[in-house]
Amino acid sequence: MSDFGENGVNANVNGDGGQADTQPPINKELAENLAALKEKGWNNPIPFNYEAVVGAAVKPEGADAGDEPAWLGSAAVYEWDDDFGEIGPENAALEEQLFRGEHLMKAGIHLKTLHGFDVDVKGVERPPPVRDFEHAGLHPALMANVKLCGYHSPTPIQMFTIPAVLTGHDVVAIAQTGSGKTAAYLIPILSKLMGKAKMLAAPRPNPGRYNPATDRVRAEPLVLVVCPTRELACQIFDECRRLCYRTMLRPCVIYGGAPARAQREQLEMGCDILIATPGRLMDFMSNIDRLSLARLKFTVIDEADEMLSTGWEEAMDKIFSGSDTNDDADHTYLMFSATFSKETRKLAREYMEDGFVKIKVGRVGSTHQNIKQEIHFVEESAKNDALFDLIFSGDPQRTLVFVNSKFKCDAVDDFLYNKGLPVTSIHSDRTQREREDALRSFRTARCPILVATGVTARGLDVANVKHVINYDLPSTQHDGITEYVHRIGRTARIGNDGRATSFYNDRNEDIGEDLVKILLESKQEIPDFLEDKKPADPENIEWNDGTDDEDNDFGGGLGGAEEAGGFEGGFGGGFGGDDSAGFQADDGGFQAEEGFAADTNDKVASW
Ligand SMILES: Nc1ncnc2c1ncn2[C@@H]1O[C@H](COP(=O)(O)OP(=O)(O)OP(=O)(O)O)[C@@H](O)[C@H]1O
Repeated sequence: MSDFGENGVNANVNGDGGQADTQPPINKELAENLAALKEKGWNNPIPFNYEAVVGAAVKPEGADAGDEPAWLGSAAVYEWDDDFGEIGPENAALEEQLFRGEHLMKAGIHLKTLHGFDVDVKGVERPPPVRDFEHAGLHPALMANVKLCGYHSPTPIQMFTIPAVLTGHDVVAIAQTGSGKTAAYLIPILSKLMGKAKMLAAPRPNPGRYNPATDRVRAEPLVLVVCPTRELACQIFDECRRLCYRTMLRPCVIYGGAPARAQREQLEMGCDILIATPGRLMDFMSNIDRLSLARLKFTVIDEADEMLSTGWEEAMDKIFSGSDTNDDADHTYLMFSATFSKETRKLAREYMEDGFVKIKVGRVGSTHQNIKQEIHFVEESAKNDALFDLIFSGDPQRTLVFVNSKFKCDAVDDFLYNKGLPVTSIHSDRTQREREDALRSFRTARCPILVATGVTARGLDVANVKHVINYDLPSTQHDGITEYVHRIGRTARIGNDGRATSFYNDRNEDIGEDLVKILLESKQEIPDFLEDKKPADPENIEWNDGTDDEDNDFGGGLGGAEEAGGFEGGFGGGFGGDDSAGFQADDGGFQAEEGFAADTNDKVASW
């Protein structure tokens, strides 16, 4: 899979902040490893092509092949020209980059299993779900882009979020990792803005004939999306580039570590959708001549539980009420995550309008059954060998290895590299260039093994990650089972299969009980050494973290929602859940809409 040098060793020129550009010294053991790895298929080279990578910029004409790769955030967006009318003409090169290629995620055969969870919707008003994109009332340009993305039907979180946003509600949405939450908020937001963009957007010179010497404008976005990590910001930007294709909506991304100047120049060309990490956003917000939030119609907080946790308070306050932020009632707020502790759910409520809608797919913090989870007992001193054996014993596949420290990250990367494996690594002490290169190498399978600290756990969406290995399990001091759920959620995304193997030893006692509960809930095997961690009644797990008892969290804000209650049962049964029955939604499941009509809340019925 990796790009091997002449003597069979991965040249590893990119994506490797910790290692030099040299090959490991060949000794007998390494030579044998390399031969064995080659035999297994690890040595099928995949050409490394930056242009083929989502996130790469279309290089200017005349640029050398050896030119520095662009920052993920400088990726090409559709260049609108005011002469275009409603929908712009196709751009074959951009379309190829945005919508085609091996590196793009494809929905897996278990997509229907996403429908196996109970969906719980609470709110004074609860718009009925959409059963397909065609009948969701989406703008034609957006609909065309959804098709180009290959999204044939909405996932449950999309079914419920799309109508809630289209009908103007604030939303708190919680659904499993890899279940399409990004599109769940982008699709309705962008659809609502398309067609109105000309009227709502700040005046700006014709973007198609932009002259930087004379035409710079202040950025006045209509949408702000904030998320905790740089890589996630770039990924949301990519999804936005796809969904804004052939429209005048112009997405931009700002994030730390990459040059602010290039980001400022992008904003000066006009910005309708701004995706940002909090630190860089604060920097830009401090200059109101450069960035104004007065036109904002939507603010989205992605990975909201992380953003509401300690350390981000100042940023969150500024985002919600600082600067010149539009504080009129026409500003909608949305929060999304796969996990949401009781404390952060309470905090979330303080930021939302009274009539907000809360959508929950499955238990908060639950995970999929199509991640095959295994726990191996491995002492600290035996972890390196166990890791190599585990990787070596399987087929060549994209593998993500999580460790708990930057030091360990470098060390494990070096260890695997010196064993002849095509590996790279990422952690927060690396420069942003190194982080982006590592991710590109992983995405393109130039380096199909990535060693990472938790910095990568949230949100990362890479196609074909088949195996997540917790070389270290997260400790309870560092988000414990919440981080575990995010980490293993890097595999088995959007209906694909995946495997998660964790090394456990006496040092991990603290997470043992939570781990067993998750294994039980997702019907995985419990190893003997964890038997004593089993809850008293495995059929009736008490989570003790508020995830199974949250009716009170949203208290007054949700008005009479609890009485209505039609959803929890309604959709759980309706969507079936196993492969054969899942999409009986058509005949059985959507009768739950009748459940809505029967709701005591009249307004719901009228939607
Ligand atoms: N309706 C759909 N059909 C097929 N694929 C989809 C659909 N919606 C989204 N996807 C794809 O599913 C993948 C996962 O989506 P996304 O990253 O938004 O998940 P998520 O729920 O935000 O996960 P996480 O909690 O880990 O951040 C993406 O590659 C996205 O392009």
